[in-house]
Amino acid sequence: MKILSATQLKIVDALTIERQHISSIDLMERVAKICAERICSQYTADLPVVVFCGMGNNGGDGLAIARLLSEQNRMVQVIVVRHTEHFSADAQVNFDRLPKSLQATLITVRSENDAGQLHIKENTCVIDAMLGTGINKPVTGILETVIHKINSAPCTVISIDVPSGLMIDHSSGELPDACVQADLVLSLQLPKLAYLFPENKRIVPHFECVDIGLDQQALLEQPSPYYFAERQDIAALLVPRNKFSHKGTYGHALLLAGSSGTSGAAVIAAEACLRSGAGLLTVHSTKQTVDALSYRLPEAMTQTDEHDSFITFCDDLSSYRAIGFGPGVGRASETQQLLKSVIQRFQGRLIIDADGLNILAENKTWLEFLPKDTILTPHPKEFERLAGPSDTHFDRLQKARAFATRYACILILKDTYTHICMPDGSVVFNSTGNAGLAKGGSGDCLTGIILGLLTRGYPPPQAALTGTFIHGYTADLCAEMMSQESILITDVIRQLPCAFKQLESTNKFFRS
Ligand SMILES: NC(=O)C1=CN([C@@H]2O[C@H](COP(=O)(O)OP(=O)(O)OC[C@H]3O[C@@H](n4cnc5c(N)ncnc54)[C@H](O)[C@@H]3O)[C@@H](O)[C@H]2O)[C@@H](O)CC1
Ligand SMILES: [K+]
Repeated sequence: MKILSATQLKIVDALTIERQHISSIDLMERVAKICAERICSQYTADLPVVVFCGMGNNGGDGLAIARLLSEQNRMVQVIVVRHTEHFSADAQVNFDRLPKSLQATLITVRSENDAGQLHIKENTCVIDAMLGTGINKPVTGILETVIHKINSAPCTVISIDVPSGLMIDHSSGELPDACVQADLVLSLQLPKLAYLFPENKRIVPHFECVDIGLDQQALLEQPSPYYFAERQDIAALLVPRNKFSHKGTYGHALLLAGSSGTSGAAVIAAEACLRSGAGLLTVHSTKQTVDALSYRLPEAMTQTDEHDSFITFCDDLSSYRAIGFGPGVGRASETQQLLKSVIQRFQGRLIIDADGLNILAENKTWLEFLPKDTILTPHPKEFERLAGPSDTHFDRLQKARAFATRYACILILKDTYTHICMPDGSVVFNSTGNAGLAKGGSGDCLTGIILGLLTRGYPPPQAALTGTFIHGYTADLCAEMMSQESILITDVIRQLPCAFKQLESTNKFFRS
């Protein structure tokens, strides 16, 4: 799905109203109904709910949610924070629709004094509907005081659409002074760009997109470089194996990996590759790695390098559909020359990771000669070595986009929401994965999966998207069964067949 700006969301909102022949107040009612259902499903009826409402349409959502929750016999208290003189038209309608019981207990915050006297009880669910996408400046005054009250109260907070106080279209790299720290954000229809940056994890630890039925055509019409990959997007990219096929159909991969003491990186990448569809795999490595592989992974073919400690030379590349270079290779000058020769000679699909990226960082002129659509998979530190430091995560994202465009490569910048930057300037944020992956070997596994998909015949953009998604998805499956603390990357590889199977089950081409 796309990620749109606040201005674009307003346009889509208006087009939805026009094309679905509904009034704005009916759209607000739809939003409120969906949010109220989600809140009811999350919390039992004995938990008191306090709804903080602003004066704009976000506040209008809150007022309608309060009414719907009280119709479900929930204990509801409404607090209106009068940060402007008048309600928006739809918020006014929903204010007037409040049942008498809610009007009787309504609290209005008009002054700092009112805000200071607020008391939020323990074990309450706070619904934050003060400011949404309409925020136009940093929050001050009574809103700021109320926000600090909410943040210091021992309660659970659900923000409607946006944590009040957060600007959604970019990130300054610092938390705003006054911003609600939500436990959960119910983001209307689409995620917001700011939710994907690490500096905002305290205010948006979790978000869920709630489908409010905005006009699909209007969403398509809005241009955006930013996308968020979800399960159905990736499942649709999967291609079944052909009944009339043989191992040659699915290509031959070459993995250039391993050096003295890092055989494991090669073994991990090799196994992940073979579990991701490649017909054949040859691993070119040191004798120690080749010995480990023949014991651990008999399905892989091997070539032993002349040198005992690192890889130096690989003869004929013509029979390979895809090459993976990097896991555990080290940075010996002969290994550097091997990468140079691969870049110069190889016409197929190429993925470069780990020390391969560090070698590129030391030889930046080689970047100009990367085969088109080469996939690079840096973590933030490796990216910094390649492209220099960035002040904020937003700056880093823009740098990564420019890098992918300049070198016509696909840059997978690994992070919580890994950014997959395409040569055309677009970025897909990955939605899977967990902190159990923050361990050595994780990147080798990703490289192996993507190498397998490239070899199998997926075009590089699809291999990058699918590989990144399934890597995180498999770790999420593992995290359902075991603690994130204990997950080993070999556990993830072992679950790859189940992960592929689950994704295939939602693709119609696998069901016949
Ligand atoms: N786009 C959509 O799909 C839909 C959006 N709806 C809701 O509408 C919201 C957007 O509504 P609005 O555009 O009315 O905007 P908001 O409700 O976010 O707030 C706008 C009001 O706050 C004031 N304001 C802005 N920044 C302020 C600040 N820092 N301090 C004090 N006051 C400030 C503005 O002057 C204006 O009066 C969304 O977040 C969502 O909750 C839904 O009701 C309907 C569907
Ligand atoms: K809000």
